[in-house]
Amino acid sequence: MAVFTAVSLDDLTCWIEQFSLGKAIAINGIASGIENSNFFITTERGEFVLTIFETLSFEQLPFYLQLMRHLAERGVLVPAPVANAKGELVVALHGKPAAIVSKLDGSSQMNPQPPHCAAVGAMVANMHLAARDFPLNQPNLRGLPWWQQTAPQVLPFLDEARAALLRAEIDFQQAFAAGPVYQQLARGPVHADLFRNNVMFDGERLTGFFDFYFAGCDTWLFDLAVTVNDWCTDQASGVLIEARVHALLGAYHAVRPFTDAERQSWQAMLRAAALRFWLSRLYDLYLPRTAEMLTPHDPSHFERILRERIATPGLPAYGLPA
Ligand SMILES: Nc1ncnc2c1ncn2[C@@H]1O[C@H](COP(=O)(O)OP(=O)(O)O)[C@@H](O)[C@H]1O
Ligand SMILES: N[C@@H](CCOP(=O)(O)O)C(=O)O
Repeated sequence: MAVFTAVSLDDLTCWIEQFSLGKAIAINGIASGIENSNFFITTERGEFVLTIFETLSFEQLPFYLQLMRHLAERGVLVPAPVANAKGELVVALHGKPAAIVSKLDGSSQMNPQPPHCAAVGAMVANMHLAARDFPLNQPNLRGLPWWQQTAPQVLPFLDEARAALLRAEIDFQQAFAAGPVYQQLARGPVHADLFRNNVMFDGERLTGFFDFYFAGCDTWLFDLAVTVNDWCTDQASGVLIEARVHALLGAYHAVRPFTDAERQSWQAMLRAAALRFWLSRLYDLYLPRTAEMLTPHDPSHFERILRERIATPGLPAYGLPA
């Protein structure tokens, strides 16, 4: 993660007294990630992750932290939030909201094979089902309204070919979201950013999903499309890797079968998921925030994926299981 807000061991020493975690021993900024300021912290009680939220407000944060708690209580492998002595999960640090969660074991699998994809597909299905009775409601803040609001801000930076693609895809997605099939899609709390770097593995054993700070209520299919676009894509060409897609979707389907509306929507949703990250990467590149240790993500990767998903309509091999 980039570090936008610096925290010293001295800062941490006072602040951490409100948690039952013992004395602070060490704090190290985490360089990967782009949204929040993250630190590995060591206390007398073990290792944890401290996040300072750079854009999310105190009002928005209970959704994410309570969702993680809700999922953890139902057996989904996610970090457990740590409450302070008053039972609060979100506490101010340097004037910004901050939270501590447990540190997951394992490491990211950046070259996943079908067994990793299958483990992810099954855990996503379990997560969707486990979140059905989650009582809080917050929209996906990177959904269609955000795309409509953000596209005009990045359009001036794009050449004509890219600008035309962006305009056309926003129009396509508006029509898709307004159509009758879209309205039939199952919805609920979704992770919405389940990239390889947000999942931990120990060998082929999945040890957890983390980074829920783009979560929100949206279609389950959108969550899967985001996941497939990252886990199952050849990084050089943007083409989907059939064996990975089948493993991921097959494992999801075995836990929670797909509906006809979802089969009909799959290609449009892969496009929606590609658009969402093309747009956010364009925004972060052209309208960056000040940060230490920030490495912007390459927008052209998702432009390539979007063009590829548009050009490869409904290949049965890439579709959802029957
Ligand atoms: N609960 C956790 N357990 C273990 N490592 C974590 C945890 N949360 C974050 N990390 C580490 O911190 C890095 C950045 O976190 P991430 O949430 O992706 O940042 P950002 O919110 O900026 O995208 C991850 O790649 C991972 O290595
Ligand atoms: N996954 C997104 C950006 C969010 O970064 P993350 O480190 O929180 O996953 C992207 O790749 O653009």
